[in-house]
Amino acid sequence: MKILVTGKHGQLATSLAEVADGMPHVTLIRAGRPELDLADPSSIPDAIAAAKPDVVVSAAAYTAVDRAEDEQDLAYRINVVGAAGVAEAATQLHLPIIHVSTDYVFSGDAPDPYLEDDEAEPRTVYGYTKLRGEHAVASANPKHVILRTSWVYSPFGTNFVRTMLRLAAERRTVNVVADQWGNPTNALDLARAIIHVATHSARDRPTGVFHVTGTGETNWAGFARHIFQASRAMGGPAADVCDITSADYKAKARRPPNSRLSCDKFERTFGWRAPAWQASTDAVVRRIVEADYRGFMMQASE
Ligand SMILES: NC(=O)C1=CN([C@@H]2O[C@H](COP(=O)(O)OP(=O)(O)OC[C@H]3O[C@@H](n4cnc5c(N)ncnc54)[C@H](OP(=O)(O)O)[C@@H]3O)[C@@H](O)[C@H]2O)C=CC1
Ligand SMILES: Cc1cn([C@H]2C[C@H](O)[C@@H](COP(=O)(O)OP(=O)(O)O[C@H]3O[C@@H](C)C(=O)[C@@H](O)[C@H]3O)O2)c(=O)[nH]c1=O
Ligand SMILES: [Mg+2]
Repeated sequence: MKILVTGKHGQLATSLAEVADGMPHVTLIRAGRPELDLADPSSIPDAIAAAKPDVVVSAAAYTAVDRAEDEQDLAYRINVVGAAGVAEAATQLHLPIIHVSTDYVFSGDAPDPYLEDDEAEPRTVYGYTKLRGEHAVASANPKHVILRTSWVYSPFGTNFVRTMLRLAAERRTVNVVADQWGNPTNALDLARAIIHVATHSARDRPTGVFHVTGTGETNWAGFARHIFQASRAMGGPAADVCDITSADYKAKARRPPNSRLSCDKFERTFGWRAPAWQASTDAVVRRIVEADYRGFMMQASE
């Protein structure tokens, strides 16, 4: 099975490459800039056709949530027009598409974990463009699986876990919002879920929208505390967490207070569930500490 993923160095593209590397029956091809540029849809069809994949995973996106508020046109071109271009190119080649979307399509004002059919009401440019991207992908390609995920972290790229460890190496206390709740998701777990879907028998592969995240919930402050607890136990950097509110943090884009996604439909349909978020966080913290904070580990053992 040959899987093409859009994007080269993103968290998810990198995680897919690592997971596929350990699977003899799966070959992963990363297609990204300059050959495939979502901001230049004319580049998309040839880049996909040249790889001759069996399935297309649409992972590349404009993901800078605050910056998107000032770069609406670019976010729209990448997350809507670009995503549509990938889905259309796949359709032309009779290929199914697995498209990745976000919890930020919801307002976060509902009290319970969101179900796939709950009304999406994005409050940010990023969330709005991702929702329009979902619609564009679904109408361009009947063989679509749209996977909404959330709070993605990994040993790679820019993410909350790496940011927290960097801050802890510089200071004693970190202020973190405690009024946004969600499901942290290890990109390596998400990569395993995507390959599970991709390798599902093509004849009866379900279509539609599904939620797939790490198992269990927390808020960002609780997530930070867990990261530091794990890191401290490994001799890595740790800080005290001071709970703050979203209003104190003063971000440009308003995040959903409730980002929690129910993954029951995905589990029922595909028979797959992610590990508990705490165990996955520990595994990722260990990799980051061993790769980037060896000095800390040595100081701790002196
Ligand atoms: N990060 C998160 O917390 C969450 C992410 N998601 C969704 O998951 C998917 C993967 O996210 P993640 O891996 O974390 O994102 P990253 O920000 O780590 O990576 C973004 C990827 O998109 C690629 N990209 C951006 N612009 C273009 C462009 N014009 N043409 C081609 N490729 C482009 C980047 O390319 P390059 O390799 O060249 O840098 C990179 O590979 C996205 O669709 C995102 O919306 C959903 C929920 C949470
Ligand atoms: C760095 C930092 C962040 N925060 C807050 C800001 C924010 O509310 C929360 C998480 O910070 P981030 O910058 O990771 O947030 P953000 O970029 O909004 O993360 C989102 O990215 C997109 C792509 C998604 O699709 C979402 O699922 C979600 O993961 O923590 C603090 O309170 N203190 C800090 O020191
Ligand atoms: Mg392989």
